[in-house]
Amino acid sequence: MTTTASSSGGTSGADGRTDSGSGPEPTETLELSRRRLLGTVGAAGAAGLVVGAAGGAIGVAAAQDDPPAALSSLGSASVAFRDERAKQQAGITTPLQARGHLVAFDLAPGAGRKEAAALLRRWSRTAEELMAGRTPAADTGVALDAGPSSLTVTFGFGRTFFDRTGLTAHRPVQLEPLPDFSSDELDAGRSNGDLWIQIGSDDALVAFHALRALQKEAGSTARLRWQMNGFNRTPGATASPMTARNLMGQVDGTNNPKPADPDFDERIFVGRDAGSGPYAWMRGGSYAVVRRIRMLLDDWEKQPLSKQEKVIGRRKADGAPLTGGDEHTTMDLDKNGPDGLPVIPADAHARIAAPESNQGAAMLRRPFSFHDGFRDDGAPDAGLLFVCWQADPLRSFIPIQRKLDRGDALSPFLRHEASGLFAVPPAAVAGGYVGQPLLEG
Ligand SMILES: C=CC1=C(C)c2cc3[nH]c(cc4nc(cc5[nH]c(cc1n2)c(C)c5CCC(=O)O)C(CCC(=O)O)=C4C)c(C)c3C=C
Ligand SMILES: [Fe+2]
Repeated sequence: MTTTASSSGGTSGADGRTDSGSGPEPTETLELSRRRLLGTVGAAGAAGLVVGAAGGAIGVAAAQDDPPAALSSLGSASVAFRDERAKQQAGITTPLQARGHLVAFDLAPGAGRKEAAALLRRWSRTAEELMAGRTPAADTGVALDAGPSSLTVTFGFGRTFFDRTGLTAHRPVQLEPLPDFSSDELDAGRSNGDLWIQIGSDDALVAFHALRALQKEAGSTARLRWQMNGFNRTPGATASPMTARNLMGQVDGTNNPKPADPDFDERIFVGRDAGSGPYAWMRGGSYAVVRRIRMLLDDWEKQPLSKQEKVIGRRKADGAPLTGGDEHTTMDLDKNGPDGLPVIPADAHARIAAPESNQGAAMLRRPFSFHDGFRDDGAPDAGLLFVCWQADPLRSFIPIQRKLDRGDALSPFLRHEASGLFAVPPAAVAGGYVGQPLLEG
């Protein structure tokens, strides 16, 4: 039997973390034996698999002599390196993957624009091959048996890249260093960098394989500066697709901008503002802010549920606002309780960060959780690799983080330990590489 499935994100359609909307989406054609379909229908359901009329009849034991099983829907899903419908690189509006690596490189002494261009060409070619599920020659074999597993590889440039390549005149003002925030405890060695790569996949071996291939290709041109490893829930682990939870147990991502919103592109991607001058290379790109945020879980977990919910302004069980309704009901920021106080407290995280409280400013949050073992005091070294995407960090991340820094009830339970800001150019054109208009312009 042949079943065509379009896993358009495994989508709940409403949270922006499980629904890619207009962005590059995994598409797949599955050759499923009856036995395989029986074995994968749970995961396939989560991936939005549409089984035709014949599917209803499948419930009987499969024949023993079926051909070898095809890949599951999870492994066979692939994301296009460039997508005709979207200008942006994959990995921004792509549904969250189960595994992520964030890595930064610095150009080696002596490496300049020419070497950087050659590296981006190598990296782009490899990323395209791997995302399509093809294995390069002389490969390590780590991902040999797996499909592309929704692999995405996304490339960005840090502030220092431009001086090292003689391209300072093309550096947008958006890459000015982020201001200091009072709650920062940043480790410079794990912050910033000339080049940044975000790797995501629903399979840990596929993700590692891509990381290793790209690191080897850096050769003598660039050296690894820092690496962070993260994870999210595996697609299919919940009965139906739903917004992710973070390690505090909260439903996190509910009020993300949605690709279907009329102002989504304007908020998340660089548009006409880039002009036709020195920054035109960023048109269709986006800015990524990366923060390693450790959660003080020992303290957090001691708080009663009612306090935890007031800190965010939403119910822990289902993410609904404290003013009522379900997860996707709009927060009523004006509603007072019988005590005359706002039901969603003045210092609630969601209130302070909401576009309504920030002249409409918004960002697309697409984080990974992390757990790097335990600290000397026994506390988990765990939290959120917060990654947010926006057309302009000067109008989104910076003012919102300033406000959170001043009065967010969540802040006492967080430590910002590393930070990065990267310009992520649009996708490569066919036959080209990411950043080519900058490096060859
Ligand atoms: C500067 C930006 C933000 C940082 C840093 C940040 C850290 C952070 N957030 C949570 C948990 C939640 N955040 C939620 C909403 C939310 N957070 C931000 C921004 C930052 N968060 C925004 C813009 C919003 C949306 C607000 C709105 O429009 O309602 C929520 C509520 C559910 C949701 O909408 O996602 C949770 C939960 C953690 C744990 C954290 C650092 C570790
Ligand atoms: Fe938040």
